Amino acid sequence: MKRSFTEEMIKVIDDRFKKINIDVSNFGWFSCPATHTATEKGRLVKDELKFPFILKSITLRKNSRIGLFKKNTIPTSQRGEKFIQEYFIKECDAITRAFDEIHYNVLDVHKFPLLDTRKPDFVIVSKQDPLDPLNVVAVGEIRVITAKHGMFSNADIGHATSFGEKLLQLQPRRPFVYVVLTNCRVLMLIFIDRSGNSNLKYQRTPLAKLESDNGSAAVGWKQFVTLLSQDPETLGWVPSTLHHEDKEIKLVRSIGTGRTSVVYEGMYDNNKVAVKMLKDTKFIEQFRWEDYIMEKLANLNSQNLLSMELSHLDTNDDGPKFIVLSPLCKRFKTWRKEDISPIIDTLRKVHELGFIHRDFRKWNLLRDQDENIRIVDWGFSVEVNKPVLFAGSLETLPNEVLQDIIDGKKIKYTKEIELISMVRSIYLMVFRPPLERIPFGDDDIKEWAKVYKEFWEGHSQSSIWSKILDAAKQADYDGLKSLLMNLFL
Ligand SMILES: Nc1ncnc2c1ncn2[C@@H]1O[C@H](COP(=O)(O)OP(=O)(O)OP(=O)(O)O)[C@@H](O)[C@H]1O
Repeated sequence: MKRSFTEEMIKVIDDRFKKINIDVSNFGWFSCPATHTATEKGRLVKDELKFPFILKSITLRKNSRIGLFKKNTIPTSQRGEKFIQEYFIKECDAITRAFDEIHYNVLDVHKFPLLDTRKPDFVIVSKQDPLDPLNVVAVGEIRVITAKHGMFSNADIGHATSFGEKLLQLQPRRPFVYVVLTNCRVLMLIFIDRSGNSNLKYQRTPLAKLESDNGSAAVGWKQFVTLLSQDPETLGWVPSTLHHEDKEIKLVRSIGTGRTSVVYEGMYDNNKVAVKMLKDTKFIEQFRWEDYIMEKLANLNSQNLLSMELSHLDTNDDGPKFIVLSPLCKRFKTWRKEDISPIIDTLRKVHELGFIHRDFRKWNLLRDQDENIRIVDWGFSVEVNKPVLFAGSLETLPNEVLQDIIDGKKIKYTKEIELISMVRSIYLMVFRPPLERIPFGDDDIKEWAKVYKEFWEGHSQSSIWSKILDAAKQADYDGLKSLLMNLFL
């Protein structure tokens, strides 16, 4: 195992500036036996990567603190990752302030799920850009190295890599991403390259020393500063635009993530739109179905549905698959009396057209700029009365249907079922009773159907809710409208 370190040469150019010459020909590094690491996609990160940039000379102002990661200032691993994390960000602040060549901030994001549901410890974002997944240039993770391993464990490398994989998913046009894995004493760069739609190639650099023993910069530090001195495109970032035939859609920021898609605010034809981008090609059929249904629903010319501006779902091309919807809406927060009529009328027209939404719930209702309510996400919709397996919203189904799910039977989605689901979701939104939600990834639908059946056996039993449910059971759209509107009097 090679363990030599090269000292950097710091020359004082004049009394105002220092110049750090980074000597690439004689860099020191740790190297470790290759370890096989499984990432989120179950791939191995074992191929070695030579540090990909030429270490360059960097000028810095005299007396400025440059965040050298001095050995005796780094919190020990016994103090825990939290302190190491805080220390890392402080040193990065000093680095990004000290060097004119660096146009990034290194931001601590470990407390919130910036990348969909994932929380990397830090991200590298251009100084002028707001914090948004679309603007993340590189990601990083801080992990403690245990004496047992003497190296980042396979789990650590896999964990860090998964953030890079997620970033590639959220920035669908970028070709590659770098992930920094560090414990403040050493660092590793993980490179994830996308050569096809889901074909990722992984490489990692040998561990390089980041900490400084004697006030001079270590090789890993030079690498880190060099990385931060690259322009965003060199680090794999690309401006977020999508193309379909001769049309261009600019992605502005991410606004939501669903099970199958990431949704962005976009600009298309000088209008604000929502761009719904497929997370994985395994969901393509659901997207195609939504595309098909949206085309059908366009005939209704409804103020309470979205319009499909265009769709790009060609699996022969490697690029992102997406649909562009308008208008761009805001979140739906509370029910208003004037929402009842348009919602019921829209459902009636959709039912007459021969379809059931099947996923009627708060999250699939939005409000447009004119305060119209819009029913979105038609990916789970089905033809009326067609027996199918359960999908979509479970917690608001009628008790008999929940029983069918418990018994493993197919469900014939009728308009009555949809109206009961609507009533129950209004009930949940209005009263907000404590009701457990199915944790993401829990497929034990039968068990959850039992939980919800039991819940409804004890709720919405008052005479007014019984009347409302009766109207839904009889598909009495008009009766339902007036009963629900009376709730707001
Ligand atoms: N037109 C729009 N304007 C603003 N935000 C939107 C728009 N369309 C969708 N969104 C946002 O994106 C989120 C996800 O959208 P949608 O439900 O269509 O995706 P999905 O992947 O099919 O979700 P799931 O299958 O989990 O229900 C919505 O909850 C909403 O926050």
